[in-house]
Amino acid sequence: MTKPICFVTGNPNKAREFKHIVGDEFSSSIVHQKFDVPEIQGTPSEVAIAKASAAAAAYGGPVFTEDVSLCFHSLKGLPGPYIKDFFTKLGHDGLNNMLAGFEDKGVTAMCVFAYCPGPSEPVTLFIGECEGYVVPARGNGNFGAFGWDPIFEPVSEREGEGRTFAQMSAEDKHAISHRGNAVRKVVPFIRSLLQ
Ligand SMILES: O=c1[nH]c(=O)c2ncn([C@@H]3O[C@H](COP(=O)(O)OP(=O)(O)OP(=O)(O)O)[C@@H](O)[C@H]3O)c2[nH]1
Ligand SMILES: [Mg+2]
Repeated sequence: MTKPICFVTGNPNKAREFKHIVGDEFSSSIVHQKFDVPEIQGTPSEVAIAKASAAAAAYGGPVFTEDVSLCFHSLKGLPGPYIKDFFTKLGHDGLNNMLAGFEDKGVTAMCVFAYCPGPSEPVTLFIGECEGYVVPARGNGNFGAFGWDPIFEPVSEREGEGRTFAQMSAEDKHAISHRGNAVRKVVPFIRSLLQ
């Protein structure tokens, strides 16, 4: 019997937000599992393809993986896919300080869902983005915010309330976020796989 589709991630916040955006539609057809798969250096797409391939090999069946990049415009897209290490070591203040010498605080949050049907199979990507600015941390994550949410102010908020992701309700974040935009692309594809 073929294995069920597995969303491979070690980050419970990703799985939680996915479920919040999609609802219960796939709760009985997608399983979640954590595998420690290597994350290579490269562009966000190259990193995503390598991670999904490694995850499919480890699981021995169809997988989704999700990779998030935070691309600082003044730094030619860095830290990009390496944001996890930068955030872990530097924190909110350190990420702000990286841009201290630059006027342009613009940043693109990118979410890449990668689907790999099995070991040695080709990978399909679904990419969602959200434009914003790096700002001093605001918001305490009442709504389940995590990571760099407190220092990401979406461009659309500049003319509005000026909230960071961490100051928005989950619904408001997901309506415009990198993850929301990627999930909305991947959902019809998952439906077609399950037919
Ligand atoms: O404020 C945030 N709002 C978000 O919406 C968001 N999504 C991811 N992240 C963080 O960005 C890095 C990506 O690294 P990443 O893609 O390799 O994820 P990960 O290693 O945590 O999980 P996974 O690779 O096992 O799936 C990690 O530090 C994540 O915590 C976010 N931070
Ligand atoms: Mg990771």
